[in-house]
Amino acid sequence: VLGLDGAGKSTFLRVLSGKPPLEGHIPTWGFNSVRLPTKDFEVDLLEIGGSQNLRFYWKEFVNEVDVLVFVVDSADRLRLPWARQELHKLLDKDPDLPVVVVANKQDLSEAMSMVELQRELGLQAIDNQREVFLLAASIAPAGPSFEEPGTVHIWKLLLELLS
Ligand SMILES: Nc1nc2c(ncn2[C@@H]2O[C@H](COP(=O)(O)OP(=O)(O)OP(=O)(O)O)[C@@H](O)[C@H]2O)c(=O)[nH]1
Ligand SMILES: [Mg+2]
Repeated sequence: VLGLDGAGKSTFLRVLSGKPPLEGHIPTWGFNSVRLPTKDFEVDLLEIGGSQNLRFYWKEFVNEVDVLVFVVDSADRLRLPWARQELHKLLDKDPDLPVVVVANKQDLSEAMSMVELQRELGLQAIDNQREVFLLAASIAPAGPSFEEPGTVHIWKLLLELLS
């Protein structure tokens, strides 16, 4: 589980583990992992922090995993080019790795649309033998009654890819 700092990686792992999301952003200084049992197998999720000095380590892990989950803050327009660059560096490392791009924070009014994100992240230009998914999500919506696909949808997709 990779993506720029503040995108929502730790929040994703917390929510999947049944813990409430934290209020603010507490950066992960290293890595953070959870093991989640399913009916047939166990899923190990590994987050590596997204701060600049940790991004160097991301590429060391892409060849070791079954799926890349790349979380993007949909409202962080300014840093989207960085997210795109980092994502494509990872894609270059492994041409076959399935990728789930999570367009998080869709609850925010300034969030970019899925069409914009697909274009700005350069997802339409990706080689066609690779499985690439772009999912709209609000892992921890700020408003109380917001109904956007959340963690459960991402989890279902991951299980299907891993089965
Ligand atoms: N509005 C909104 N905020 C969210 C959503 N998901 C997460 N957040 C907030 O965004 C911040 C993300 O924090 P983290 O999950 O710690 O981010 P991270 O990707 O693990 O960051 P690093 O560990 O620094 O790489 C937190 O303040 C969350 O409450 C969402 O769907 N909507
Ligand atoms: Mg984190």
